Amino acid sequence: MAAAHSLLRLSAPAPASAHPPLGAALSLLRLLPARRPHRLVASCSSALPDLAAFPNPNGLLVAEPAEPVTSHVATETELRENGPRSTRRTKLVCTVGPATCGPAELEALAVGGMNVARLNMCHGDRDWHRKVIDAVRRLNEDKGYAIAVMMDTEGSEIHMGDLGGAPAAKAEDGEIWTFSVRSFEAPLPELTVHVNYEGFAEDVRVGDDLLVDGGMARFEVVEKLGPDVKCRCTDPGLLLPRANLTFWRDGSVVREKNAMLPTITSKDWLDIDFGIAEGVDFIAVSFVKSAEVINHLKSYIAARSRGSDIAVIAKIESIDSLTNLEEIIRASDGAMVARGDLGAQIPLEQVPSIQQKIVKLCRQLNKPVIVASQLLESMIEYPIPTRAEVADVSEAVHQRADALMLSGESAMGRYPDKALSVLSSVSLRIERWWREEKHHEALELDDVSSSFSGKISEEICISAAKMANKLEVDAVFVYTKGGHMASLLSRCRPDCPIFAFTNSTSVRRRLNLQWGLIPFRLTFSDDMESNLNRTFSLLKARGMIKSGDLVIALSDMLQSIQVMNVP
Ligand SMILES: Nc1ncnc2c1ncn2[C@@H]1O[C@H](COP(=O)(O)OP(=O)(O)OP(=O)(O)O)[C@@H](O)[C@H]1O
Ligand SMILES: CC(=O)C(=O)O
Ligand SMILES: [K+]
Ligand SMILES: [Mg+2]
Repeated sequence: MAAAHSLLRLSAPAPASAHPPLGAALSLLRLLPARRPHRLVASCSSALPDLAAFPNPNGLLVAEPAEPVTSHVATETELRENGPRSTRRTKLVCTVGPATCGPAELEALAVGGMNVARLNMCHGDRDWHRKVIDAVRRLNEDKGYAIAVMMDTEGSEIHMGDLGGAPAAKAEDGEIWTFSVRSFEAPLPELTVHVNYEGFAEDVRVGDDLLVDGGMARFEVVEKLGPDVKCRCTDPGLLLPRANLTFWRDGSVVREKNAMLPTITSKDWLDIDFGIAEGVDFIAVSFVKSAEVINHLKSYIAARSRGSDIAVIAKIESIDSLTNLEEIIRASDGAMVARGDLGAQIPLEQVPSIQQKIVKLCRQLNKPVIVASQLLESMIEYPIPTRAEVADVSEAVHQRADALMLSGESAMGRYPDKALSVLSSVSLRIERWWREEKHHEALELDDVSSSFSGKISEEICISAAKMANKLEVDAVFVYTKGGHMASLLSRCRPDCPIFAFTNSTSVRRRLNLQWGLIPFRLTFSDDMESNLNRTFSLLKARGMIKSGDLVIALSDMLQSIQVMNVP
């Protein structure tokens, strides 16, 4: 029986030593790739603004050369794979687009702390996406990063066509535009847009409001003529290619036959095959409406890609998903609060409370959650964010979301690196504030596990997190084969870094999305003593821990907790 193996061992701990900021800074600097010193200085000071208070006589932070690792080749390979780390707990997802798809731009995002690169299959062809995936993999292999790749499906909500190649069209107040399900040869007739959804002309009624991109432009339906719907512009604005369309009646979005649109289209299935073949780490499913589609995709992936383990993330952005929220999240490996489309399907003022509810529910159910869209929207054009944007980012960090996501800011904005550095520095600042105020008392967490041994793991993690906070330990070490124990620990949001060791490269990359985890791939044995000694010397060699540090170690093989000082 599993309980027989449970073990609580407390070796007499020395008082926990506080991290001197400079020591922490130098430790972090040692982790960065040694080959690009000038770049590192800049990125480090932006990622850790508080460290800038400790300049050398030249006014710059200087990284000490990495300590040589005295171990055999396999360990060195593992070390290279493990890459540079920061102690930021909140993870960062960047959408890659034309502004960031080049190797140098991608590397700048990696240096800036990107944990996951997101590819939006609404844009670009497969060749383009393949090149980006290759470039990310090269960064991981050559430079020691552990960036995961997330593919985001297109889905099939109603949207406009591509404007016959025009970059945008301006709709003026009072103009009568034709929204038509007919296809046109380019150039389109004047004041005409194509709509992708066949049932559109049947579903709308005269008097409905038609919103482009959630209200960037607004029309009123004035007449229906077969496949054509005539609309008067009531809020002038810019129409962008493939802009999303919603129609509203009596204050709510209308879901008629379009509620039957497939969540995963035939094009999405081809993209998913492509994602499986390319070995992406996450597939984010757009406009999820029910748990069934998630289960269906998960069994498809399991049948297609034996061995490799792609996580399925449910994007919560459809009004239909809100009625099945818990079921959807339970079926998924994580969720995204996709506020862009969500805000076009429900009144905007409802988005913040729904965000909070989803973040909390995900934590209850032990699923990672990403808060996405418009976090720093103004930085698409400007080098600094608005104060309101900073407050929004702070709120998401405060809610203890696992990850924050950049969209247009990194895909096509003018300041992708600056936007990423704002996410990073705001996260660090809010997390520190939280620590100083000792806000880390645990949320009352309900059981997630149904099995007895699962419950034991859960209790071990809750106890370990409590001890970590009370004893102010320097780090928690968790040895976990499938990653589950690491995620249970992350769920408790303990007040210290969590070093997670797993045998599997794909588990390691997946853990990258979860709050506070610093995942390593390491071939470990059932002998905890030897695992501990190996990982201690590994991390000491990289300056991530030092002799005397107080740490807690957990293992899902022994289901044990140990408290000790690093020798
Ligand atoms: N691969 C790409 N190629 C060209 N442009 C891109 C690409 N990816 C993103 N973009 C641009 O960045 C903008 C924002 O990107 P993002 O992918 O986050 O869009 P979104 O509309 O928020 O997401 P979704 O389509 O999933 O709702 C897009 O509207 C598009 O203009
Ligand atoms: C990210 C996304 O799909 C949205 O916010 O709509
Ligand atoms: K998408
Ligand atoms: Mg969306």
